[in-house]
Amino acid sequence: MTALDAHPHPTAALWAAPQASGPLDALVEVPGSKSLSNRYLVLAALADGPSRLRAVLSSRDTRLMGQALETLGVGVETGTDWLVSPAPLRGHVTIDCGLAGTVMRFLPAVAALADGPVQFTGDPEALVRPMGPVIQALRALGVRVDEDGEPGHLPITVHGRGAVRGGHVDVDASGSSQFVSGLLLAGARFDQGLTVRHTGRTLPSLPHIEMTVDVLRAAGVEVDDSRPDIWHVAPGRVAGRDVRVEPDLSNAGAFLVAALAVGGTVRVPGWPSATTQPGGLLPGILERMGATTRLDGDVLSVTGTGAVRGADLDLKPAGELAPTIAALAVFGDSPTRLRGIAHLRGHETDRLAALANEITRLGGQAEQTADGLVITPRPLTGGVWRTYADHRMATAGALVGLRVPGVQVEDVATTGKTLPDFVGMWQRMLGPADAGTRAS
Ligand SMILES: O=C(O)C1=C[C@@H](OP(=O)(O)O)[C@@H](O)[C@H](O)C1
Ligand SMILES: C=C(OP(=O)(O)O)C(=O)O
Repeated sequence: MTALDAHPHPTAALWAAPQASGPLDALVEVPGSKSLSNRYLVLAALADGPSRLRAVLSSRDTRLMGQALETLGVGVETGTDWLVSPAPLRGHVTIDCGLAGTVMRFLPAVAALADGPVQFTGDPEALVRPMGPVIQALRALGVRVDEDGEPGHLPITVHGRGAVRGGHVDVDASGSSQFVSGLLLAGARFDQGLTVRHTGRTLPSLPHIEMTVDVLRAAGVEVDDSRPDIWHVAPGRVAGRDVRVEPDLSNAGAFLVAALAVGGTVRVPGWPSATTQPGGLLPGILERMGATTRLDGDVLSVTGTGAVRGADLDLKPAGELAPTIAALAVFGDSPTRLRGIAHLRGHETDRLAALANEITRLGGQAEQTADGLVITPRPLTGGVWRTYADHRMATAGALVGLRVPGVQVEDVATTGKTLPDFVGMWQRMLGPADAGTRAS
């Protein structure tokens, strides 16, 4: 793998978001989950034998994770399957996190096991994402961490010493569930294991912590999550695995929502019957907003009429769905309130501000609240939809463009963070009838 593989290809180019010419009828195959891919990669690197990871997402975030692990000395062979060969973790290296929360929050605890300093850096937008709780937790565990820039943010240097004692640590994870997940993933390799207690007032994205617990257990690690806000990982071996990654249900969201926005049916194969992905909540959310959904075997179908119902939704467990749901809400028959997502201000961009800005600029009405957004449907007009280096802002713009003529999405290439073929998939979903409307 070369550094270029994970490098973004940003462009100020505008993409003319295609309008749908009629009801949809599409089968959309969605690549692997970012969150599962990057968890499996981390655990494979910490395992006591090689792993074969099938259907890994190949996108900027997963390539950055693969490269980071390679930089630490782990063997990572990408291809149809990704093969990971653990090795002693080496320090005196620098890791580029790009804009990937999973890389910047999952790897510092791993780096503490390396044999020297590991510097973490990232995109300019990454340097404002919160890192304080990761830094404080590692320090509380006896690991030296230097803040090389603004306190509480990248760049940081973790001084690995080959081993971490472990024990108990308190973390305020109200800003991101990834603070907890990152500690738990490495915890089995600490001498005493690790107990993490969340001390904040609210905890977003609990399904993502459950995902962490799930993948740890599947790798043979003993985890006790029987008490609220406390997780204990016993010290022990992490098993190498042969595992298949589920499709990314959050990425599927934009396509499923399209059926509701313009009418028709979108089907996604490979939908798991049970999952820890927050995208598993999509069928219920979309039904509340007017869809009918059904699961035939592993094919999820979402059917809409083009009529969208406004809804009051607590998205705390599934904040990464918010941009997609906000884009749908602009077409509602009544206002939509999205709650429980104050932490979105620390995502790829301040998503509450970004969504409110862009909806408002196209003539819509969207107000930020303390912990979310209220979107009041109004007729929209075309214009530039800015994306702020945020892949989900780009897909939200594409959704708005399905019904609003003249929407131009800035830097659609930012979708490469988790879905490099987004534009091709979107055009295939719309079918050949819409191909002519799509000059860029
Ligand atoms: O652990 C993970 O894989 C993720 C956790 C969530 O982060 P937050 O808790 O910061 O929202 C989610 O939004 C992100 O896309 C992926
Ligand atoms: C918040 C997200 O990403 P990250 O993993 O970078 O936090 C996201 O993909 O919506």
